[in-house]
Amino acid sequence: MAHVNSVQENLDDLVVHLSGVEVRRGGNKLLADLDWSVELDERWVVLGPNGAGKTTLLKLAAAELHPTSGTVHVLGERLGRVDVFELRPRIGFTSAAINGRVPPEEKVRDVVVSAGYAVLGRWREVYDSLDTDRADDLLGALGIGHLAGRMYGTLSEGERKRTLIARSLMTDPELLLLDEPAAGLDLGGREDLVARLSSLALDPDAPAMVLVTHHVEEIPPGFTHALLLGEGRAVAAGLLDDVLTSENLSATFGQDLLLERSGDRFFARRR
Ligand SMILES: Nc1ncnc2c1ncn2[C@@H]1O[C@H](COP(=O)(O)OP(=O)(O)OP(=O)(O)O)[C@@H](O)[C@H]1O
Repeated sequence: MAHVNSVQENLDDLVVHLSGVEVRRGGNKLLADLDWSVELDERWVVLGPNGAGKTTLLKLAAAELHPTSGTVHVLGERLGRVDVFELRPRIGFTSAAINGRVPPEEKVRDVVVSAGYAVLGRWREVYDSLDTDRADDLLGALGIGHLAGRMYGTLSEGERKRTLIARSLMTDPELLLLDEPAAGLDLGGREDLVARLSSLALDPDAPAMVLVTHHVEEIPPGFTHALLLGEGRAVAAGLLDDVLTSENLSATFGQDLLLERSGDRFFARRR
């Protein structure tokens, strides 16, 4: 019994815990043999080639997908035994799929504030002023406070990404999941986003974070851990400084890659 209690206490400290996870679809193994844990104060980056299973992993952590086998705990709750509609408001999630679902005529402030009501699209009720104040604060913190009254469809890619990050923070989540937030941004937009995400990562009050990216250049300073995925399996996982090496990147991407570090940023190229 004491053993059972200690296992439960450990799970309570973990924001995400995967044990022996496999996800199969149409005969393909999207994820296999995956064990992975995220603790409260950790900020993880997930890297891997196209099709490695990164988005599938985020969907598990977002309680949007169940494993075919193995167990997934999110915020101490086991998927399959919890009402996901109660769990999801505790998780912030941004992805290209959410971007595509925002009506273009929606006001930027409403895109953010409606997260608190778990809806996308115009909400007929009047929002609580505390909520609209919080939405404005979040937009301000992401450097787009001046766009609160604009229609979402008129924003640039970078402004949309920042709007969706503000939306994902609206419910004060305990876990923040970011799927390729810098995709499609120009160099200035990427650098700006990396700096904003770095401030968030370094904020001790910010939620645990998992960031999926294709590029080591996009890893914001302050991120602490890395998971390298290849063909649905973990190639390496652990502290960023231990995991992010030329050898591990080369094994993950199947090419001879050279990883270089400049200050608190990373760069990679083929040798
Ligand atoms: N319903 C499905 N049936 C069969 N295969 C699927 C299904 N959904 C996803 N896959 C495959 O699973 C693999 C992992 O997909 P996933 O989107 O998780 O990869 P990813 O690492 O996020 O890729 P990318 O970097 O290209 O976004 C891909 O090869 C994809 O084609």
